[in-house]
Amino acid sequence: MTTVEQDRYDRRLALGATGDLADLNAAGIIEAADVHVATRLAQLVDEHDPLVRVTLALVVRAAREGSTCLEPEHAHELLTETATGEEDDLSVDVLASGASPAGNSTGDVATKDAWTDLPPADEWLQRVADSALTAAGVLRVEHGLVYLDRYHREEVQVAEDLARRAATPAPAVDEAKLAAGLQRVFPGASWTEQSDAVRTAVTRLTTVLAGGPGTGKTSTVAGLLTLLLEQAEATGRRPRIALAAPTGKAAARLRESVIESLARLSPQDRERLGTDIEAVTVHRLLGWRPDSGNRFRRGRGNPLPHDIVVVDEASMLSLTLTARLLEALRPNTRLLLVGDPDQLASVEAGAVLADLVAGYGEGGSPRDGEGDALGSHATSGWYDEAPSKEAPKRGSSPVARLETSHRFGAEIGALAEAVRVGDADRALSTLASATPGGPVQHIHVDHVLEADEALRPRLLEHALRLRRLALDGEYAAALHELGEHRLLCAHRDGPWGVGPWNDRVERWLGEATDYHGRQQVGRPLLVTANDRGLGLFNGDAGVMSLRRDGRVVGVFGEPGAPQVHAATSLADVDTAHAMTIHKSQGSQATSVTVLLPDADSRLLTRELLYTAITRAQKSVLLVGSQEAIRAAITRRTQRATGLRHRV
Ligand SMILES: Nc1ncnc2c1ncn2[C@@H]1O[C@H](COP(=O)(O)OP(=O)(O)OP(=O)(O)O)[C@@H](O)[C@H]1O
Repeated sequence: MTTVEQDRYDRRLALGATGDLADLNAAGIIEAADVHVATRLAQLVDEHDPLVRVTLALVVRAAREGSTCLEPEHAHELLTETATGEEDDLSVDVLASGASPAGNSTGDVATKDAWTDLPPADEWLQRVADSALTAAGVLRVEHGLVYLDRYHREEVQVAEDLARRAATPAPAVDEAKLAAGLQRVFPGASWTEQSDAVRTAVTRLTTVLAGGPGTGKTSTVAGLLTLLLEQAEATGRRPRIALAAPTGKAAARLRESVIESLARLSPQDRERLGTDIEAVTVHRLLGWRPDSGNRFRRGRGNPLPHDIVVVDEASMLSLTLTARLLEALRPNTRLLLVGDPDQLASVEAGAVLADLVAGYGEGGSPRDGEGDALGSHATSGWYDEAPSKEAPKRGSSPVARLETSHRFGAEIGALAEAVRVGDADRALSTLASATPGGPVQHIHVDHVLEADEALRPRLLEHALRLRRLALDGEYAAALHELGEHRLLCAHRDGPWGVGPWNDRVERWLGEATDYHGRQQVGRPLLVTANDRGLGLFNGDAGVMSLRRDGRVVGVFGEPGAPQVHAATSLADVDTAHAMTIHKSQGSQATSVTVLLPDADSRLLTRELLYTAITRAQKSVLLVGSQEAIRAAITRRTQRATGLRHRV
């Protein structure tokens, strides 16, 4: 457990905090933001129970870390861990009794033994359910989980919208035409998975198309759209189709991949789909509103006009965005959610895709305890199990799984699969037996200085090539080079983080050339905030280049269609010799180098390593200790959500 150092300038410390919240803050369990929100809300509704105040702070913390709710068991674990940890200034025995000791207005006394006496989960939940914060609608207790009202409402809404859509019949299909179409678009045994997936999708309004990289998801999307367009020909009305993804980069990739997959279709099918294919971000599809980050122009009163909506990279959809998307669909609009449920979940709260795959795939609806306000404890509410790889057991499941990868060489595929299923021994032996210079490599290093030495030639060579092309104003070639290699880190800061590695590459460049850091030609860029004026989106990649007139410009987009902006107009861009694995989601590079932090890093999880490895198209190099690889594969993302139990 990391403790916030007693540095009064540490931004994680809430300086004005008192009582249990201050103690938990000092122990590094909650951050200043959690303290402020909990203190303010508790004051507003006159919440006196210290247990409930602490619960609120932990629920706020949980949401900040990506959970939509708090499991009492986890809260207990956190608090107990703190009590038995190295900190000895913690004080929450009042939590056990709910009493405020006389003479202490904040209700706190320092005896850490009391941590182990926290009330049993049922009692705890009951106290939260009976609290002023719950009466005021700030907290909600359901299914043995504690929610902030907003996430509870959104989970319920998503589940209800999905249930309503499941109960609405999809437009009838001409079976004979469909059968002939499937044979034409997906000929032979090798396309059976895709053909089955399309069969699942045509009979439903909502389909979840789940599969790892290169399993043919886009080919399935293209095939499905062609066949739906063919079906609609009899009506004389062409369906309106929207292609979208959570990020601009992912949307651009979706568009490109759909265009690529047209190549294998017959001329007639290609013509059906047309080539004027556009893909946009989900935010753009729903219509940005300047006054709100979470509300859009499209909604129940002003739904999207489309008949078919496809969202790729759906693992990056947060609960909130999913709620907004579902409410913006007309009742009979088809929705296809496409993605890899084993990747990292959204940055914001929720693990929607994994929840839908696990919830529908496990076939457990309604689950035990449904309808009971407190319910049985959702111990499986943790996103701590691999989403079921089995085909959905229920005939009614809208999940179609693609299993076979058609893109990766066998070695990257084998490594990714070993990581995905949590087999550390297999992953390490795949790495140990990898062909030297082949698509999968591991450099074992115990210290970052060893990595420095080992990686310098590889990273510098790429940076120099990029700089040469940028200096020559070869925009397309520079953007292409950008996609040739990516250095991925788990952390932003620290010895294995993006910051120091960006500095390193800059220093090496400085030693090798007349390059002088920022704003200089050849600097790879990562957009960090949406700029609708420039048409740049968070996560877009680019490179500083030299224009013919000698001005420095930022070049973004795809090699075939570079977007050029004056360097001075670029406000929110970071240097991207290295980037975080989180930021790399939704994009790929020909070869990828992954820096693994020390084994005890909390960020190092199976989902993180899997996401990093699957960014590589041709080769991946893991740099770090074997212990770090084993730790990553063993540690699961811990996200508490209730959606999988509601669908
Ligand atoms: N059943 C199949 N038989 C042969 N080749 C296939 C099959 N399915 C897909 N492919 C080929 O594999 C490659 C990857 O397919 P596709 O782009 O559809 O996968 P994907 O799952 O969308 O990949 P990603 O989302 O990771 O980019 C394409 O070249 C495609 O033509």
